[in-house]
Amino acid sequence: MKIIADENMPYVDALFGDLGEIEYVNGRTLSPEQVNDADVLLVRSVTKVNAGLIAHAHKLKFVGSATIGTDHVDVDYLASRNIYFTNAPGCNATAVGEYAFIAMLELAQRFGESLAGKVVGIVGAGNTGTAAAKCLQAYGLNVLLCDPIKAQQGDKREFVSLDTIIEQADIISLHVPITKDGEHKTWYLFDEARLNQLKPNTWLLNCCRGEVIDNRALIRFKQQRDDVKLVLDVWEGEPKPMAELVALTEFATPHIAGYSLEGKARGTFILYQKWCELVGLAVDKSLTSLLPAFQFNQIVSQSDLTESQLLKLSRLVYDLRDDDVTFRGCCSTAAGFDLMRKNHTYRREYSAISLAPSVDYLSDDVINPSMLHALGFN
Ligand SMILES: NC(=O)c1ccc[n+]([C@@H]2O[C@H](COP(=O)([O-])OP(=O)(O)OC[C@H]3O[C@@H](n4cnc5c(N)ncnc54)[C@H](O)[C@@H]3O)[C@@H](O)[C@H]2O)c1
Ligand SMILES: O=C(O)[C@H](O)[C@H](O)COP(=O)(O)O
Repeated sequence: MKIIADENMPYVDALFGDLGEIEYVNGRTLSPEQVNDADVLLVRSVTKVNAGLIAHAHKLKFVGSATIGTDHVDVDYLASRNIYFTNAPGCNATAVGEYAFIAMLELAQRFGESLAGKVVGIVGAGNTGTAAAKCLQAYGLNVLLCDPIKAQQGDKREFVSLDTIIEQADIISLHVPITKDGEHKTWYLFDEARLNQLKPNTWLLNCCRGEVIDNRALIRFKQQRDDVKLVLDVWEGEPKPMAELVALTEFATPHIAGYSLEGKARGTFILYQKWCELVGLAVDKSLTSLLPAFQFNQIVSQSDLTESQLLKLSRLVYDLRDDDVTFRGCCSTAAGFDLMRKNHTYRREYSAISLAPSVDYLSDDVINPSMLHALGFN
């Protein structure tokens, strides 16, 4: 069996190695000739899987994308060819949630403000939005959720409108898929008019898809509104973001909000599970056995942790400042953008660190170990 896999997908050897012959490819430049004799195709978000790529791949029976988003895949075409398709829902949700939370801590520190006490609006309350909300609520923040689709589906959480978020939230974090049609389409959800409604000093974070914000309008807006602070992980026109926009952000990264080691491993593991299910094989490998121990695997937490200490602790798993600096040095070319993603040193999630048993659980200080557990520390 021939397995074609994106070279930037870890653990393919460990999980698929005994199932067939694996050929690693550059996902962005993958050509039809390279997939013609494939039985299994494992991709990430940079590969457009459509008739143009796989029309002549007559043996192809499985396409797996180790991502949450599916906008790069023509799922109708795959269905018409009877090719099984799966993505990896939720695989990197914790990574995105922690990225957003840590970015907010970084912004607070940079501007001498306190994150505690701010109201945060989450737009899109699915896997990544919920993961961000979990961190924010663990820290005691007031979180507003906007997700009209979930509300219509009967989700019991309390939802507000996007207008309410814009009026009331100090921070807005975007977590929607990119959709071009329908009542709730997200393409340019934040267009010029909506950007102009942002209240003074809003922090706006986008770690879903670049085109959820009209990037040209965002440049014009930000040039007039320096009070608004931006954290952007995703860009219109990736892998070539608009240089002017990068310069106007507080933190900028090349679509790596989901790049924790755990998130990447989960992505490949979900594809492995789905393949086993499809062909009736037993799942004989485990996710935890793939992950190495973390260098700071156990910490003793002080009960009087301040917000700036919480940020320092968070930087053990992810120092956003490093990625921001590296990105500004390489984002002027598409090759630089992709190379940074390829060489990204996987960060860890809070769960990689466990709290030593000596912590004082009875402390009633504002930030305490039970808050750290709720954030995701073990
Ligand atoms: N930057 C990254 O590395 C990264 C990582 C993972 C996912 N993503 C992107 O983030 C998106 C969201 O991921 P997820 O796992 O949370 O997906 P999800 O499907 O679990 O949740 C998305 C939520 O958005 C809601 N939604 C759709 N349209 C909306 C609208 N107009 N207003 C408000 N809510 C709306 C949906 O109802 C759903 O609950 C993915 O589709 C992907 O494009 C980016
Ligand atoms: O949709 C997703 O899951 C993310 O956008 C994904 O993490 C992007 O990373 P890539 O697949 O391009 O490596």
